[in-house]
Amino acid sequence: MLLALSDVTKTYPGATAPVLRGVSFDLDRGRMLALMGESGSGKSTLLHLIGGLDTADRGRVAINGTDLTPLDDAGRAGLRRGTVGVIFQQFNLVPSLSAGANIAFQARLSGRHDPAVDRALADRLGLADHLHKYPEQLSGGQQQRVAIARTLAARPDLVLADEPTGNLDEASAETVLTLLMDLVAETGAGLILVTHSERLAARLPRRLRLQAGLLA
Ligand SMILES: Nc1ncnc2c1ncn2[C@@H]1O[C@H](COP(=O)(O)OP(=O)(O)OP(=O)(O)O)[C@@H](O)[C@H]1O
Repeated sequence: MLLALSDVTKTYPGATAPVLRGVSFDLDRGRMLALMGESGSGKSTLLHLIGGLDTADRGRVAINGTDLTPLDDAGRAGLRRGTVGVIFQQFNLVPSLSAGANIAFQARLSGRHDPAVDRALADRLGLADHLHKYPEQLSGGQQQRVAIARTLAARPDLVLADEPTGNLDEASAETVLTLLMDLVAETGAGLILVTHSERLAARLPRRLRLQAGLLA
C-alpha cells in the first residue's frame, strides 16, 4: 500500500477543537483521488501530515509501509525526499533560478537528477522554449507547468497537489490538470489533488470530502 492513514487526529496548539478527528483512508500506487471540503475543513493540514511536514497527535500515517508518526524531523524529511512530491497553488519556484534549473532542483536534492527526464518533461509540458527564462518572465500557467515538471523530475511515488490550478484561469486549469494527470499516470505514482472545484474533482476517479474533521 502506497499510503495508509488510520484514525488520524490533529489539534493545533492553542486551538479548542481538533481539525481532524479520526481520518482513515488508503491509496494504492497508480491511483488518484480528489480531496474536497469547505475552506478551513483541514485539507491542507491533512496534506501536511501526509507529506511529513507536520505530525499527527494520534493515529498512523504510513507511506510504503513506514509510519511517519514516530519519526523525528530528519527521519520524516529523509522519507519525504525520496517518495513524496508536493505541488502548491503559489508554484513556489526559486526566483533566482531559470525554469530549467528549477526543474532540476528537487531531483538534484534527492540524488535522482537525470537530464533526459527533465528534457522529456519540458517537452511534454510545452516548456522546451522557455527553459532559459526566470519565473517572473513566465505566465502563471507556465510557472505551474515548471512546478509540475520540478516535482515529477524527482520521480516521487506520491504526488500531493494543493489547489495546483487555483491561480489559473479556467482553460489553463483544465490544460494543466490534464497534463498533471497524464504524467502522473505514466509514472505510476499516486496523486492526491486538493480542489474546491467540483468540475475538476469530477475528473478524478475517487473523491473524498472532509467535513467537521471527518471524511464524509
Ligand atoms: N499552523 C496552524 N496553527 C493553528 N491553526 C491552524 C494552522 N494551520 C491551520 N490552522 C487552522 O486549522 C483549520 C484547517 O486549516 P486548513 O488550512 O487545513 O484548511 P483547508 O481545508 O486547507 O482550507 P482552505 O480551503 O481555505 O485552504 C483552520 O481553522 C485553520 O485556521
